[in-house]
Amino acid sequence: MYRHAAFFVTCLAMVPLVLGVVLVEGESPLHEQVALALTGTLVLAMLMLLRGWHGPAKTLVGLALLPLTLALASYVLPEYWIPLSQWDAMSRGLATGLTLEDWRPGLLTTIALLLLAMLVATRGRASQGGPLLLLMTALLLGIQALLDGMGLDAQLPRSAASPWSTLAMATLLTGLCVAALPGWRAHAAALRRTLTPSLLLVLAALLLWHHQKGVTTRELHATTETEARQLGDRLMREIFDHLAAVERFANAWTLTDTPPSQAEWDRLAAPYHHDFRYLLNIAFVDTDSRIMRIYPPSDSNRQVLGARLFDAQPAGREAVRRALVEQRIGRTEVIMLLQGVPGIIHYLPIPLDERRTLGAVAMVISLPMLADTLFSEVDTQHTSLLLTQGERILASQVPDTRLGPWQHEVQLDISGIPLRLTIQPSHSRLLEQLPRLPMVTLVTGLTLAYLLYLVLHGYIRLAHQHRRVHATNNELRREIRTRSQLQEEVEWLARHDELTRLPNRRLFMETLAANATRRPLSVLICDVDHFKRINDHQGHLVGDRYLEQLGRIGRDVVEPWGGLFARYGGEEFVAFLPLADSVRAREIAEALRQRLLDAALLHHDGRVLTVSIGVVTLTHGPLDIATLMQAADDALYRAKAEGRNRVKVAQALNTVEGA
Ligand SMILES: Nc1nc2c(ncn2[C@@H]2O[C@H](COP(=O)(O)OP(=O)(O)OP(=O)(O)O)[C@@H](O)[C@H]2O)c(=O)[nH]1
Repeated sequence: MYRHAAFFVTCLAMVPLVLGVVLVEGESPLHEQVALALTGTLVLAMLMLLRGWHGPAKTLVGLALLPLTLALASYVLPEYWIPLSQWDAMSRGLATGLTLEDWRPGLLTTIALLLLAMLVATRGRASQGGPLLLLMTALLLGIQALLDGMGLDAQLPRSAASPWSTLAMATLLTGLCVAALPGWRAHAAALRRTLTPSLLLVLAALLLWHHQKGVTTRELHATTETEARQLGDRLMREIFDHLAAVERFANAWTLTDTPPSQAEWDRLAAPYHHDFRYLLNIAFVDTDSRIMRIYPPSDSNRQVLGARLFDAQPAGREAVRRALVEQRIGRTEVIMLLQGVPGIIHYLPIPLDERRTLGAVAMVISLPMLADTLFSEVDTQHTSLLLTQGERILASQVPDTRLGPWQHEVQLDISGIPLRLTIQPSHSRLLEQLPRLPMVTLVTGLTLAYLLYLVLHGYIRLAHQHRRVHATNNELRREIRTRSQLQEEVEWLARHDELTRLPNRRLFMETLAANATRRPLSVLICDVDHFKRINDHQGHLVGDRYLEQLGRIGRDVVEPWGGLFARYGGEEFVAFLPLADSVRAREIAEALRQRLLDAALLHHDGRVLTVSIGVVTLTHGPLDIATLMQAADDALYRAKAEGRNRVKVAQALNTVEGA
């Protein structure tokens, strides 16, 4: 059922994919198409998995992983390892004119697609990090949607994605979730403890990435702003140097009182013109404001020779008058020069004395050439430069590349004329300079979170298994203990009597056999007198109690002599007395009989319970247990026959000492 639901949901991802392709076809940038294609590949792989076609599904995931890995590498590898130009060159290998930024999806989209590929490959198994991968992807897609909503397409590096690819990825994610959910139930306990720290690490990585992104972008902005300001300063300095030079040039002519010849003019003006290439020309203007000499003697310059500036250039009239009449430096606004380009003319008077003037030196600055001179020092392939006065563009240099998200404006004051220099670095230049640290932080943080999940999950499962093994071990140990207790009990029961807890006949016989060489060696056989009556009149329980008591008495009497008191069967008891001769054996038997009398265990009629005992002693010779026991039994028989409650010692046999 889950499988069918997952299949259905995954199929739904096709809708935004198709819409994404159809609706923005033609307009959509290549990287959007790449994102859609990769999502489509993963959707297809997932559908195949759900149909059980594992082989083709894995091949598709592998195909998707290749460009994604490359894209991720391009985000995190430092510029000095693989420069952006190298990535662009590799991209051009795929299609002419293709750059990295053209095809690689945004950072968040790339990571989300990689996580989706991992989810599909692992089928979202909890043991392989499925739940965390799923949450990380959802988080990234959420942030992606948020950034897109805020319209931050101009971010460095690009982070925007089309809503269609984001929606398709989200739908595929839902399909994966539905497919994997039932498998996670078995890991519910481990998941709770695993997900929390891993997710915290993911959040920390995201926060740190965001913070570092802000810092590095601000730093890059400040760097390019400083560069712009430095360029502006250089422009101003250049003008300042130019003015100083012009003054020097003008002063040189104060020593003469005749207008310079063309040859003299050319000779002295040439070095200045060489040093300041933006000088359109250096001219000598006579007191009537006519252009008398001009350097360089180009065609366009020659055409203005003889022109009377008062008439030809009304915009500069005031400046010329100032130099020729007031003997003060005159400077025009930015005016349209006679050569048809905007520029500034400096007029420096050449005074003869306080009242008379020889003429004036006119230094004509072409602003486009001045800007070009400066712009030539800047990498114009990657920077857009614009020199304006108010709304008027004086000079511009715009590269044929995508421009970066910001521009810097520097206000220039060129001898009181306010100009504006606008500098806008290209997108690729900014990308080259942009530190990779935030991206590395994000990728490292997410990787660490994933590893933490795997370690914790493995640890918790191991601990769980360890607990189960431990419990089984304990159970096993208990079982072994019980069994060995039972075994001991069985073994004990095999050699003891359960009622009196005395050794039984078997143990007695074994003991006898074990002490076969000891001499003298005595055996007693005791039989309770008229015991049947006890049972008959007082019941078996009383009979049992009496037997127990006799057992205790027998043990008390026999054991101090190193002997063994055992139950032989029924109401018969035996005693083995090593190293006891017949005298000692009789004494012990008498003591036993007497102790029973003293115990005063009564019959129903008030008579005391007694015992008859047969004694046999072997002093030398080999032990024949049957003969020995028979002799003892005979003695017992005699004791019974002679009236009970007595001790009888066996007759002397060959090997048995008689009484
Ligand atoms: N209560 C109880 N009675 C037992 C046990 N073992 C044997 N007896 C009884 O002991 C009695 C033995 O009786 P008999 O062999 O006739 O001998 P007796 O009554 O002692 O008489 P004499 O031996 O001839 O003095 C029987 O009634 C058995 O049932 C036991 O473990 N508990």
